[in-house]
Amino acid sequence: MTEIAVVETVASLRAAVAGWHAAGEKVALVPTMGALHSGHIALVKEGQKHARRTVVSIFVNPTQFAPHEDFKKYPRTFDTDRAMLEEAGTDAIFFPPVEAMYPPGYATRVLLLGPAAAGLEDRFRPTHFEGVATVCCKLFTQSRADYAVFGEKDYQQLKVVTRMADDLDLGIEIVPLATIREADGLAMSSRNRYLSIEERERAPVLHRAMQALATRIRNRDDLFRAVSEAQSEIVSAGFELDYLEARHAESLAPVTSLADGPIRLLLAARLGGTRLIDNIAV
Ligand SMILES: Nc1ncnc2c1ncn2[C@@H]1O[C@H](COP(=O)(O)OP(=O)(O)OP(=O)(O)O)[C@@H](O)[C@H]1O
Ligand SMILES: CC(C)(CO)[C@@H](O)C(=O)[O-]
Ligand code: BAL
Repeated sequence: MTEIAVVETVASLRAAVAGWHAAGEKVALVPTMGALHSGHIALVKEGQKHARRTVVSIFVNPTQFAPHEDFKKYPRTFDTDRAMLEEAGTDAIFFPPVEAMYPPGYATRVLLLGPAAAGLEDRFRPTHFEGVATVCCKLFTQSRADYAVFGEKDYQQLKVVTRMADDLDLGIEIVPLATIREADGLAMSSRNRYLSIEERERAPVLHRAMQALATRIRNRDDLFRAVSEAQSEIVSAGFELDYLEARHAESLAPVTSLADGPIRLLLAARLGGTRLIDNIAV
């Protein structure tokens, strides 16, 4: 196994990618915040289907966290991450310090409309997508990668980043990957490690409730009633529900029936101190 390259500066990232491009090789970027799990490795494997070379960025991006959120306590597990990526055959890790991404005097943000203002995550994390889009725009232009792979687990984020890459002609193709789940249905997530044993046992309720709701909608139950009963079920199971909504799978606009087009169910719920998000297609 060849030792994976760890690059910390934009100049060395660009030099690596330029070398691959000069050799006629395509490059896929997998943006992450580290604390990797099998979902992230699946993104790498998807990248490898599209491109000869893959780069994984590990950067806990401060601009997407609100002051009260978990930026400081977000798990940082670089040595384990590096071993997992080496095993997966990733070519390089981009691991910039905060000052390399946001040097003194940094003053630019990406302003978003459309999917970023759908009234889902943005209602509870009003500055979140501005931070995500800003860092992703930087990562795309820094790396000059041909592809960037994103998980459907963060469905609204996927739509926001796809829209941005298109709107700003960033010359990168956004590749989506379906959510990777634990055997009991819980969507894999770095934040799952915050759950206590008892909370971890309860967490799959979310996926089960969404699956049952999707079945009811497919069977043409009244959508409004089915959604509100699923919401009540989740709250009765001890979650604080930020939202559970049926939306148009592409535009993220609210829907009132199956006739409104392909439907995606999206939710965010808190269990103890942990905020979980998930979504499924109907
Ligand atoms: N279970 C999963 N299946 C597919 N993709 C995933 C999964 N979990 C995360 N990803 C994707 O990995 C990329 C990096 O996400 P991130 O590093 O925030 O991991 P995370 O597990 O989502 O962490 P967090 O718990 O902070 O939300 C994103 O594109 C995200 O959608
Ligand atoms: C895309 C991302 C790496 C940007 O910081 C982050 O939002 C994430 O991990 O999903
Ligand atoms: N996976 C999304 C990153 C965040 O919650 O900040």
